[in-house]
This record gives sequence, structure tokens and C-alpha cells, in this order.
Amino acid sequence: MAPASKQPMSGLRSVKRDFSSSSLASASQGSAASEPDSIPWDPTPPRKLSGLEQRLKDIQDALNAQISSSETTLSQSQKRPSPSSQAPPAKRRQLPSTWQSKPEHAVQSSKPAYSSQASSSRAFGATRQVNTNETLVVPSASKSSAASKPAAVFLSQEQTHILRLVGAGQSLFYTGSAGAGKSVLLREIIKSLRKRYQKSPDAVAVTASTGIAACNIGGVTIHSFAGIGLGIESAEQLANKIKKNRKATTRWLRTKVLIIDEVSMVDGDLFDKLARIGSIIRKRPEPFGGIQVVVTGDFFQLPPVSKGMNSVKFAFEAEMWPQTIKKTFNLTKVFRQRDPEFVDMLNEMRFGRLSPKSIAKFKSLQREIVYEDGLGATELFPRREDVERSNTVRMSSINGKEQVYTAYDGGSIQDMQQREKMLANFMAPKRLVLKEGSQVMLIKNMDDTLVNGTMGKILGFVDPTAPPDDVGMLGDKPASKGTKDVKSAPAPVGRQLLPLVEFLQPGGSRRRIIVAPENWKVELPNGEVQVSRTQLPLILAWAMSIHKSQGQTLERVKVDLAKVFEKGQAYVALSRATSLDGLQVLNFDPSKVQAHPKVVEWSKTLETVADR
Ligand SMILES: Nc1ncnc2c1ncn2[C@@H]1O[C@H](COP(=O)(O)OP(=O)(O)OP(=O)(O)O)[C@@H](O)[C@H]1O
Repeated sequence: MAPASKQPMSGLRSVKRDFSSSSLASASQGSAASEPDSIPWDPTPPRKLSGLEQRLKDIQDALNAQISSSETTLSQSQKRPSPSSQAPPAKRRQLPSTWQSKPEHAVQSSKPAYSSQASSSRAFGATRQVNTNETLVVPSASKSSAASKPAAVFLSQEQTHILRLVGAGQSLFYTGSAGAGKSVLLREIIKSLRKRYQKSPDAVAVTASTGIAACNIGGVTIHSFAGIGLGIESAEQLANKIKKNRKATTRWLRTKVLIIDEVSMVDGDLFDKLARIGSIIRKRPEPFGGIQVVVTGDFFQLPPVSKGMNSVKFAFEAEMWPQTIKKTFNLTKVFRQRDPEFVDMLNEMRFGRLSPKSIAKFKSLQREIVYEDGLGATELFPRREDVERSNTVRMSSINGKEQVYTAYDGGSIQDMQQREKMLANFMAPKRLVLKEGSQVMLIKNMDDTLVNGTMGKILGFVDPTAPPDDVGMLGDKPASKGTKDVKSAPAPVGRQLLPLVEFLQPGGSRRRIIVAPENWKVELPNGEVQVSRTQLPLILAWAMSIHKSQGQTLERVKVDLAKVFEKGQAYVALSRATSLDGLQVLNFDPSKVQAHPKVVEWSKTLETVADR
């Protein structure tokens, strides 16, 4: 292990103190360990059930509830009292209304994928068979809290310092290179703010520049929060528009903290407009009308999409930026990569200033990597078409019957176009086609070893009510690593089948788990669920778009730089990898690795936490 002073650090200026060696507990750590999950689960039954038993019982309960209740998640949220008046009612996962009658407010994006004739079999509450190998995924019942509790986070001293300042009401911006723990910190910030404002949940507005980024943090786009549509009019015109929209006005008035993630993709003019709109609506002269603003992102990553690179205006160039952001921090410790050589290479790349040594090293990564466990790298592409083509080709090379899982979508948005656009931001696809042998990636943090980005392979499809021995349901304790041939486990005819996945764990061990559906939603601060999706937390993982990979940590990555066309794209793609051993780079070309000169200049003004 590298000595503490050689821990991977990535700073814009020299670091005076190394916080990295002390893995201090975060300010919120004590509470993180003892705090209940944000979703209160049903009371634990008297007899302690095993994880799988509990899950199956929940499913059965859900089936029973489903028959007697017609409440939907949405109707539940609509019944919430005014958030300012009292604490919100406990959120709980619920089944939609009966399969026969479509939930009142849950719009099915297209013709329902199921028909009444095809719906008689009801072996498993969380999925619904349409024909022999097609399944409509419907929301499952609440799970035991252990089933999806990610590992506790120990924030670094840098992260803790920022968390404290946010708690003290400071408007600030924190940045840091890829893998410096910005998202991890943001999740802690959101958690602590929500706890603080639990009596007025719409006081905390969680937003991001893009739909995908917003989905990753359970928030909405900044456009959606602000109620500005495309936001092309002037601030005054937009404010007038908002005033006619009661919900949007209320949001602006009730918000006490506005979080903006992935700010590198927020246009500078938009930032100014938002700051001005806040002043107008809240009738206060300060930017954003005095709302505490917490901003994060890395300007060396993807730039604003609205304009061409020559006319790009970053958020830090906004007139209101210095008046809004009272403190700026640069996280220096990199967590994603442990190898200091790799961290330095990525940092050089971030600034677009590669040394001959790093260029030679990146070029040497052209080699083919053979993984003996049969799980290949995820190839990252700038364009979605390439991703689809690559995954399709690999799927068709596998023999075997397809198993199709169709997502169940809900939410309040009625406009089909807007709805489809928002749904497309979920990592989980509408239609997930799997086969035995498919390479998949988990897209949700389930526990300490099964996290977003964990790779696996489909071993087969099993009836979850009669699972093979030694196999747990997703989120349970690891099953034994026995070598039972689960592929041969026969699935009873007429039962709904779920994929049995063998996940690759850190250190090379395996974990076999039956994967059940999960739920994602885009929720406004007042609790209104705009869109939701219930689907298996899996995607095909031979290929992925760079855009969707932003925020991911991947063990095995392949990138062809010949296809990269935008500044920051190469950096985002390569920095997903955790090690040089798991990174293959084709057509490395230093000219593709460019940082925007404005960002480089601006970054010289940044301080590390240690500088303060
Ligand atoms: N305090 C911490 N202790 C241990 N691991 C951490 C800590 N903070 C972050 N990590 C880990 O480091 C990895 C990268 O973290 P994270 O995704 O938050 O970085 P990021 O700065 O948001 O990266 P990017 O800009 O590339 O999205 C993750 O695997 C995360 O679990």
C-alpha cells in the first residue's frame, strides 16, 4: 500500500495538508449509521425471517394489498398535506391499482404491454407474464430495510468540512476531479438537509443540469424545478410565466436550499436568469432571492450542450456567480483510482497537458485484455446509436431464448412527449431484453458489495418462489460461493421468471443473486412524482454511452478515442476506470484530450480546503 503521503491526490493547487490518510468519520456519520432508511418500511414481523423469506412475504403482502386497495403511489403523494403545514406522511412503496384497471394518474406511455387474456397467471407480485418469455414489471411491495441499504460512507475531512458549511447555511460551490467523491458528498448533503427540513420537505430542491444527472440524485432538472420550459426568454419574461404557474411559484417561494449538480453543463446565461428569477419571484434583491445555493460539478467534464464550443459560456462566467457563490472548494483526494500513477495521468489529461511519459503509457493501453472470468469490459461510446448497435450484436451472438422485461411506468406528467423524454433519462430501459449469458450491470446501490456499476452475467432465469439452494434475492446477505449448477434448476411452468445473476465482487469473488424489480422516480420537492419507472435494476453492459457513464465507477472499461468529439469527453470516459489494468484505450491521440482554455484559466483561482 502506498504511504499516506503518496495517496492519490488530484488538486489544482498544492495541498498543504493531507487529509486523506485519516479516514475520519463524517459529521453525519454517526447519524448515517443509526439513521433509519429514508423510506420507512413496514414493521418487522415478530419472527425474524431470513432476507429471502422476508422478501417473498412482502411480495405476498403486496399481492393481497393489491387486491383490496386501489391506491397508487401518486394518489398517496397527492394526499400529502401542504408540506409547510406539517411533516410529510411516511413514504412507502406501493403496488399500483389492480392490473385490470389502470391507475388513475399513472399514464401508460403506450398501449399497455399486457392484455387481459395474457394476465391470468400471477405467480409473482413483482413481475407479470405477458407471454411465455415477456414480463411486465410492476412495482413490488416494500422490502426489508436491509435489502437495499448501501454501505455507510465515511467522509474524508475535506468532505466533512464542506458538509458542515452547508449545514451552517453557506452558499457554496465544490468541485474536484473525477472520482474525488463529489456525488458521495452530495448524497450526504441531501440526506442531512432533508433531515433538517423534515417538517417542510419542499425546502430542499434537488436539481441537476440534465435529466440523467437529476435521476442519479433523485431530483429534477433545474429547468423543471424553475418552471422555465426551455428557458430561452429573458429573466423577466420567464418570471412572468412562472407567476402564472402556481406550483412553480410555490416552489420558488418555499425553497430554502437549492442544490445544482453537474453544473459544468449549466449555461452561464441560464445561471444568471435563474438568479434573477429568484429575486423577482421572492421579491428580494439577492441572487436567487436569498435561497442558499449549493452547487457542484467539474468544469473539466462535459460542457453546456446548448451552444457550440466556441460560444460556450460556463456557469462560473455568469455575472451572478461571484455574488451567489460565497465559497469555492476543490476536493483533492481521489477515491476512484488507487494507483497514484493513474491518478496523475488522469489529472494531466484533465488539464489537457499530457507529459510524454503519460502519452506513452496511454498508448500502451491499446492492448487487448482477456478476462478469464468471461466478463468483458464495458465499451464507452459518445453516441447512443453505437451503444445500441454494440449491445445488439453481442446479444445476437448468444444462443438461447430471450426473456423480455417491460417496465411499469407511472407519474403525473400527462404530456406524452415530455413524459417519454423524462423516462428516457432513467438508466433502466423501458424494455429490457436478457438472455442466459448476457453481460449486465447493476444500476442501483443495493448493499456494500452490490453497487451501481457492479458487473455480472445472467446465469439463467428462475422462479423466485422456488429459488435454487444457496441463492439469495438481491440485497440479501451473500449466498455461499458454492458451485451449484443453477442453470439446470428447472423453472416450474407458468411461473414468472427472474434473472439469476452472478456478480463479480471486488477481489474477484462471485455472488449469485436473483434480481427483482426496483423503482426510480423523478420527484418535485413537494413530493409530486412526475415520472416513475419500475424495472429490473440491470442494463446490458457490453456498451454504454459516455453521457450515461458520467458519475459511474467501472472496473473494466474500453474506449476508442477516435470516436470522441467533444472537449471533456475523453476525460470523462477514461476516468470511469478504477485501474490501468482494467482500461483499454484504442487510438489514443493527445489532441483529443483537450481542456477548455477558459476552464484551465478559471481553475487557477481555486483553493483546496487546506488552503483556507
Ligand atoms: N469518503 C469516501 N470514502 C470512500 N470512498 C469514497 C468516498 N467518497 C467517494 N468514494 C468512492 O469513490 C468513487 C467515486 O466517488 P464519486 O462518484 O462520488 O466521485 P465524483 O467526484 O462524483 O466523480 P465523477 O465526477 O467522476 O462523477 C465511488 O466509488 C465512491 O464510492
